[in-house]
Amino acid sequence: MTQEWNTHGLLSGRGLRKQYGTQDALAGVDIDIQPGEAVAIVGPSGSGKTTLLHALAGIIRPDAGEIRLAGARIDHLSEKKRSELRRREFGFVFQSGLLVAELTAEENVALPMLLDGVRRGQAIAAAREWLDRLGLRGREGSRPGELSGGQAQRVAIARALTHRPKIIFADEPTGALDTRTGRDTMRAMLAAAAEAGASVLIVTHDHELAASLPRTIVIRDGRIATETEPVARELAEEPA
Ligand SMILES: Nc1ncnc2c1ncn2[C@@H]1O[C@H](COP(=O)(O)OP(=O)(O)OP(=O)(O)O)[C@@H](O)[C@H]1O
Repeated sequence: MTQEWNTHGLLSGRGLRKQYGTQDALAGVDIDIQPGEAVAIVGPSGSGKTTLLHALAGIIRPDAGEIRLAGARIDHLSEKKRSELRRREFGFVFQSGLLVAELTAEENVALPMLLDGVRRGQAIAAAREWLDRLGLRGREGSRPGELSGGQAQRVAIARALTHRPKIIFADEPTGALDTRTGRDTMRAMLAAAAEAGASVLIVTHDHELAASLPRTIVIRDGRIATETEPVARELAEEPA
């Protein structure tokens, strides 16, 4: 690992490009995510937010550019290796929780660990601990169909955190919830991620949610249009 990459944070993208046909979904993005930081990605529909999140998370491969996790290239790994990396190092929260309907809340949360060879007793104990932290004590045995939208999303958040990932990738995590439930759920997610020491990257259309995070990146036409970081925001908020 070179010193240069050490200074670029936990997850770094350089010169990221992705085309679909003649459409530039990503037109050259440089981005650095620091350990433990929470970052919002906002921008118009079709601007490339999801493509950026998917590229950084190793779900898709960029056509050009480099992605490094703790200094090591991950963009050119095989699909098998990237899938292993996603399971071990990353956590995912999507708009609808994508829970397995037949499994209980605790089984859903334990599933990634079970797939990774963790003993059932240990996986279930960890699942219960995170469900408890997310305010779901007593609902461990409920199936997704028996939970409210907000509760189901908390199960998905617990599932994304239980294996202690380095980064949580969340794509429109509150899109299916009413505003109040969405905000409460996000607060719970950010607190739990902070407790786990995980960075969080959230794609959202909710500008209030974005404004509540320390850093916001605005994407337009596949490029970073603006970035608001803590210092810049404090200055911007100072009365004239
Ligand atoms: N699998 C795909 N096949 C073809 N075109 C795609 C694909 N995925 C994305 N695109 C195109 O790439 C561009 C960026 O899409 P992306 O989903 O990243 O935007 P977004 O900012 O996340 O949009 P939204 O806010 O509507 O979810 C769009 O023009 C989209 O139509």
